[in-house]
Amino acid sequence: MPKVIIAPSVLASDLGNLNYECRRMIDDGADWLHMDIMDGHFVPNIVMGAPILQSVKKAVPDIFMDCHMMVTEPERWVKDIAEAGGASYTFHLEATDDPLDVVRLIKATGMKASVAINPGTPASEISDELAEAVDMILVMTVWPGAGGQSFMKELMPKVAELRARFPHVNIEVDGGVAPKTIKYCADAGANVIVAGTAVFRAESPRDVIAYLRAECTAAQERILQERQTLIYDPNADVVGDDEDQEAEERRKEASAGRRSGATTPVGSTPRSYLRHLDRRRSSAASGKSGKFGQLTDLGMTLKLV
Ligand SMILES: O=C(CO)[C@H](O)[C@H](O)COP(=O)(O)O
Repeated sequence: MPKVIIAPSVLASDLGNLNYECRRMIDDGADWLHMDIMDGHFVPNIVMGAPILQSVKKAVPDIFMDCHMMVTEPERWVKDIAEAGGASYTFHLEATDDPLDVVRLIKATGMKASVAINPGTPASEISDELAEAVDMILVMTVWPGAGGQSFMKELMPKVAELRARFPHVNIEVDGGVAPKTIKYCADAGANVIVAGTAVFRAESPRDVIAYLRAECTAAQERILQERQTLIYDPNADVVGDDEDQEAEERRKEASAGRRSGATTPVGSTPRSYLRHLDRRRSSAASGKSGKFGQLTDLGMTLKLV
């Protein structure tokens, strides 16, 4: 599974001392700094642009700036952000009709390319072709535009679904992620963790960063130990384990909790996502439901190895 990366979101920092705040986070163990760029159109707020990033890069040369572009014209800012020292450029799928073209523009500058989806956008909107073209997929766990919002646990099935489909792509979560909510993200398979308020406002950011990393690392070890690494195999049959108590509970939770953009049950892990597919396949085969047909129509088969 991809490496665990902790990226404090500077939105919660003391923006008047941004250089110092970024240095402080790197010294406390952060891998990346998550830079929120808002244009006042895609989201109702305006927060920083390329000149500020350039100033940070000059003062903190070893920084990896993970630039989250909450903007309506993502292609417009690619060159400026690259010249300012941006290392990764995340655009919103909702902001473009041609995501592959935006990826091409980003990659031409040498930056890593990443695509974000809002809470209302299903994971199925990320095509295989797009996922193969990007370095990372960002699943927003709040509506973008402001820090300090409540984590939307009901969106974890999207993370599990994407992790099941793309075992080797970085999957980032952003919004309300904190020591209290990290387990949901880690169990679903997220490996790039953005946290603003929980880290910058902590008494010990170092401890919080270490905790978030430890939780993700432990979840990844669990997933590997339980042979939950998911391999996409176009020739394989779907293989699922017997139903167990956990799966039953997840199904009950799911029937009570399907919400905006969630396409699979609440509480999903990559493993339970595959079980979910398997159940849908069995139902379809027995004539109880035609839903799985949509997946077979796409030629999708998945197996646990
Ligand atoms: O993209 C964002 C908001 O649009 C922020 O990065 C996000 O909300 C992080 O802040 P917090 O951890 O305080 O919720």
